Amino acid sequence: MVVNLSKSFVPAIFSVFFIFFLSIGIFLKKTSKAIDYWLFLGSLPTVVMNSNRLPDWFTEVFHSLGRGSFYIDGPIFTKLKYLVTCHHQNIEYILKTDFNNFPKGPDFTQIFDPLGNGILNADSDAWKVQRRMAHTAFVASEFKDLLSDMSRKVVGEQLVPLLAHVARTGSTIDLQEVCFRFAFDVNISAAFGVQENYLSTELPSNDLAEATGQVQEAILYRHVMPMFLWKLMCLFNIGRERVSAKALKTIDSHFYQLIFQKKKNLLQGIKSFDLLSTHIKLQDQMSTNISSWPAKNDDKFLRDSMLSLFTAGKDAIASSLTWFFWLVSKTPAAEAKVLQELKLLFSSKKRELSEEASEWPYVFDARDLSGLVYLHAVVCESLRLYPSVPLNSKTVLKEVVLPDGSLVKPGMQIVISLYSVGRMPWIWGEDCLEFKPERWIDDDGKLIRHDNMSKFVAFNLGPRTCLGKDTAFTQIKTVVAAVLFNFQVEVLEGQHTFFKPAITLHMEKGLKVKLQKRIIEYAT
Ligand code: HEM
Repeated sequence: MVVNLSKSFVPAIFSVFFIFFLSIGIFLKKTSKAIDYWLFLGSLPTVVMNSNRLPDWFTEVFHSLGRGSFYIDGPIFTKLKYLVTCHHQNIEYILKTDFNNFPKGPDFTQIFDPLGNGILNADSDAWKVQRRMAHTAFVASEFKDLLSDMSRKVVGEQLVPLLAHVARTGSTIDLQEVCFRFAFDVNISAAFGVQENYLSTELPSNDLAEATGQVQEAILYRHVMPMFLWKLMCLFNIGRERVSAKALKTIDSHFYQLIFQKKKNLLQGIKSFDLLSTHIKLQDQMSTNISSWPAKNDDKFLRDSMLSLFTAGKDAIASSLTWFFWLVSKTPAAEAKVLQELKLLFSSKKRELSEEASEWPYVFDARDLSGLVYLHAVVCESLRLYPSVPLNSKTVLKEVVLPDGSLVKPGMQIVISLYSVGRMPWIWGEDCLEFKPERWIDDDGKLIRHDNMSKFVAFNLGPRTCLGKDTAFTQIKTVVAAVLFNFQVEVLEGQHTFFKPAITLHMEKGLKVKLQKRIIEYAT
């Protein structure tokens, strides 16, 4: 009798539970404003299907909806709720107007914890201290000169000889790999004032470069894995977390050694203006006056600061250069106009140069390039279509309605698609997908400052605007002027420019090119 009862009772309970969950599921599906909402799973299946092409997928969704914001919900009973936006007034509101309501948040900090408490990872007071120090270092004229000199040196002594070798031998090279190596060398030099020679004809291996790549890969996987899982992997020291922990030891040993050496040099009165030197000096001067300032001997603070600055610089530069060369290779008219400007500049410089200094190959100084309008327009246009940092994420502290009417609540995540901003017809016009540097130049031949209108967001906006913007232009212009002036770059046919899953925008399979020496006819 008992057996019979339980036999009919158990299915009944299951049915009740099933109907109960189904009703909740259907209710949530009906009331959710999220796109592609699957019963119980929310938008997760669609996100997973598009996880290797999020910037493009977001752009397609904005296009199909005809508006600049949409919601994504996580599975039922999770708190995962996102607003994805490329609406430029929302972006201005989040990054500028109500900045304090939208920190990076604790999840971001945990995912990026290998970077420590550096500027990329920090919020509130910790971020303010980092920002103040880094800002002082970046605006110093001595640092700007160091950066210009270093960029020219790496281009002249390492990049151009390597490319000349490739041109001479008729071989093929991955230009993305070359750009990575360039960015590594210049940015390690900007941070520590040392020369690494990772970019050279032999394409040597470098354990610091390898280690930073491994740490970044682990950080990327933390984005797509449930937090408890990667934390367990950390605890048991397995998988990518094990590789990352080992790589961090390599980074730390390099960085602490460089900090030790720099302090020794400064004590001996050797002057230098790299980012580390300024941080050490500021740490010494201010630690007694301001309570939140790092202590004089806090080397962990210096390690975290340098790792953030180095990481922020090198990946963004490598990305921007690669997409620049690809876009220009597809737009011969733009290349011709850049060359025209460079020819004029070279002709004017030639009068001051000795016979030997004006021979092929010629490497321009970034200070001379800063006045070239078309060159600046091409670089901006390339960053408009391929911003090196395609997505930016924020959390919400207080409930608020954004300028386009989207409601965001505490704990929600906001994903700002910087990549999509440049691809919206209602922001950049119907020709937004065309590579058209002319849109940056007015009828008088002067540059239009789109960044003042919050339309150009590649360098972020507001208090967390990229601190390396000027140094980025210095590096990019020095490289592209030297490469285009001295070589004809032929991008090999049939390459797929899919994105590689990464925090910055890279090409999945690199950018294979062949090169030829370019001899320019110029007016005397
Ligand atoms: C084309 C090149 C570059 C682009 C497109 C770019 C873009 C950006 C973006 C979008 C952010 C905001 C990131 C966020 O809030 O999570 C940022 C922040 C930052 N960038 Fe750049 N960046 C570039 C090059 C550089 C370089 C060369 C440096 C110098 C080493 C640099 C240093 C920084 C720093 C320190 C921050 C953090 C600012 C803060 O949080 O207060 N960037 N950059």
